[in-house]
Amino acid sequence: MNVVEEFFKMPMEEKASLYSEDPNKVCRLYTSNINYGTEKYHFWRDILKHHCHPLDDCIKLWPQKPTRYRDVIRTFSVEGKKLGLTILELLTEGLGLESGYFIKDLSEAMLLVANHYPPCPDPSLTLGLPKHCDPNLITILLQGHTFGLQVFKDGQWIGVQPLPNALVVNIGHQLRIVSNNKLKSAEHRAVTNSKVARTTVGLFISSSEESIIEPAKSLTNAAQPPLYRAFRYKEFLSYYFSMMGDTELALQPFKLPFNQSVIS
Ligand SMILES: O=C(O)CCC(=O)C(=O)O
Ligand SMILES: [Fe+2]
Repeated sequence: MNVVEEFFKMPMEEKASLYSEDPNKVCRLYTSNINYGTEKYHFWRDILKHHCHPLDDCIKLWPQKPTRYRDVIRTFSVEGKKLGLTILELLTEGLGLESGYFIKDLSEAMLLVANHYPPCPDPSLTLGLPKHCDPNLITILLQGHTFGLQVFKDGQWIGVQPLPNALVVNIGHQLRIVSNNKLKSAEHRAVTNSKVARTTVGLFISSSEESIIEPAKSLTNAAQPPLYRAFRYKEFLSYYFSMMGDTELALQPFKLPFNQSVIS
């Protein structure tokens, strides 16, 4: 975490070469206020985002400063992936799927997203991140030591207490779909504060964009029909980003009408 805080603290000139508004760049730094003039709520977040797979190719494009960034984040991403796969294997067992179901194709890719929320003079006018569910399988989040993450449960926003050295694990839409709604993706958001900057780092484990996502066959039958059609993950991602913040709308085109799911 320290190395990511150090990254955001570096003077602008040191980071400028990474700045890009092209979402297809493998490693980029950008900010949330690109649509400042038109957006309904203002967001208060700088983002460093980069792929972690395949590691040997991606790492060459990661930040070169702070000088230990690549070493520290390589270890973090390798260990984070191992933890993610262990959790997925436990979920596999809990769901009654065959061992290794999520290992390989469905969890092949990983993205690192570092969020930096500077102190905000009036937090009542901004959000760090809007309400959303993560689109991927699971997310391992290091939320640091400052309050800001909230989860929507029983009709209200609940603060997730930052615990020293603890990681937050979020179920994303991909896991909801593959488990045919047995596991629910968690709705969450980040709020700002006026006193201190907050930095968080998430590892987003997902399938590759070309992979086909669908409810696991062994979890569906005539009594429990598939609730979603099969689709390529990249098709879902482009729709998801256009619907950011609306969980049910983001899933809508991928849901099967009840009758159709019984027949198929
Ligand atoms: O910064 C946080 O606490 C939440 C980050 C998050 O939800 C995300 O990057 O998807
Ligand atoms: Fe998230």
